Amino acid sequence: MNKYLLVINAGSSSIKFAVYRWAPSSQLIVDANGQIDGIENQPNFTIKNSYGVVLVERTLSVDEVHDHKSAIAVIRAWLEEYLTDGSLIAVGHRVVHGGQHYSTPVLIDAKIFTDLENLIPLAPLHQPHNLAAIHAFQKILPNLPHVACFDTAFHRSQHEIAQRFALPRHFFDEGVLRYGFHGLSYEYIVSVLPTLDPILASARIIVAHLGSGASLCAIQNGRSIATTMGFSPLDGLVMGTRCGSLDPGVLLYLMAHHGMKPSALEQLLYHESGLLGVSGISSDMRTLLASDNPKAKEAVELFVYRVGLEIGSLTAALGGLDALVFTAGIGEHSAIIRDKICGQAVWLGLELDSSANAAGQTRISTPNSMVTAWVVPTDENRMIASHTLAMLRSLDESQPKGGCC
Ligand SMILES: Nc1ncnc2c1ncn2[C@@H]1O[C@H](COP(=O)(O)OP(=O)(O)O)[C@@H](O)[C@H]1O
Ligand SMILES: CC(=O)OP(=O)(O)O
Ligand SMILES: [Mg+2]
Repeated sequence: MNKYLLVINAGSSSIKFAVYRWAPSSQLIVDANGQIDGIENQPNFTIKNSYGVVLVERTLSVDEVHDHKSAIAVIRAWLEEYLTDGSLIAVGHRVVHGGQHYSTPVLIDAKIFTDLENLIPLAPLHQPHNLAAIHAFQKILPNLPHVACFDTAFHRSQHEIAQRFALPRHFFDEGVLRYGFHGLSYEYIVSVLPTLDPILASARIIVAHLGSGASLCAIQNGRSIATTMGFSPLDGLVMGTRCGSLDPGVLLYLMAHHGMKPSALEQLLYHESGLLGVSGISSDMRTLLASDNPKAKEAVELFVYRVGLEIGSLTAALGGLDALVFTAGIGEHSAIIRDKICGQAVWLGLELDSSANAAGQTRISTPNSMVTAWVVPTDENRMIASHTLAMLRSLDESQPKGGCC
């Protein structure tokens, strides 16, 4: 009988999942990788096996999937049919916010679950979906270890100065600080870069994770030095529906002159801003790039402009730049956006190889470029799977011999 690990990555607009086969003598082998994306919009269910062969590809009706809960039910039904030659031994979950206390993966128990629930106000677009997935899968798989892997953990290595706001000190002590997100994605990219070029192991790198949520991370010697998201996943870049950096004076104005309460501000800043708010058309970069509407063009230009500014800011944090890496939905798939962003980084000595970029090659800078540019598909799931396996091993070491792993 095969042993499998299940990975669940519940994002703001999608639930990605993966099934990994594990044998003690071998690496984790991805068996199936799937997702339901376009939740609440136009849900689509796709699953591929390790050879890229499509196992499932279908548009889901609104009756079948209209929110994260119904999407989980569809995934569960598929798993029950699929896992006939073995069984699951653990479930690894992406959890966006680990707060101050969770800086490494943890085995989820009732106390930890409550602690993570208390962080919902800090990531209302993600944490509830992450926890709903944990709750649902713990219910159907109650005897398995469920491991939480945090987006915030990778950034805890930052210097305290990079984590501080210029607020009175007691707010920092209370947990009002820059946490940073997309850490599992950055951790994965860091693990891959030296295989592309050994120099990248110690280079000064900016990774641009550009998806529905978007952030940049300055990395040196494999460690996070600074990042554009802060206390919440609202800060930094323009995103699908999130505003990114905003002068706090705007919030004071909206409260004083529009009578906006916290719940109305949350709705505005998380759901109605970003590409959607500026274009008035869509939060999806594909739709905006295909549109001739000047507002769509302006939203795209603002997205690119702000990435350009933040590249400058993170380059200052690194004291220079050796490499720029694109990843996530937009970063991996949109040659036009990469072209525009690299155009903003010419002053740093980055010279784009346009044909390599258009062809979707891994290295997209010219041989003479002082700053190299790369496209590296992220794999948060694999990172979660390997953390989950490490947790199983540590549990096994703490058990009398003869345990399951
Ligand atoms: N070919 C493409 N061109 C431009 N944007 C794309 C393309 N493919 C995907 N995207 C963008 O990627 C986004 C999703 O990125 P992803 O990293 O999967 O998001 P998340 O994990 O945050 O849900 C979509 O909203 C879409 O805007
Ligand atoms: C933290 C975050 O923004 O995640 P996502 O990109 O999945 O929305
Ligand atoms: Mg994501």
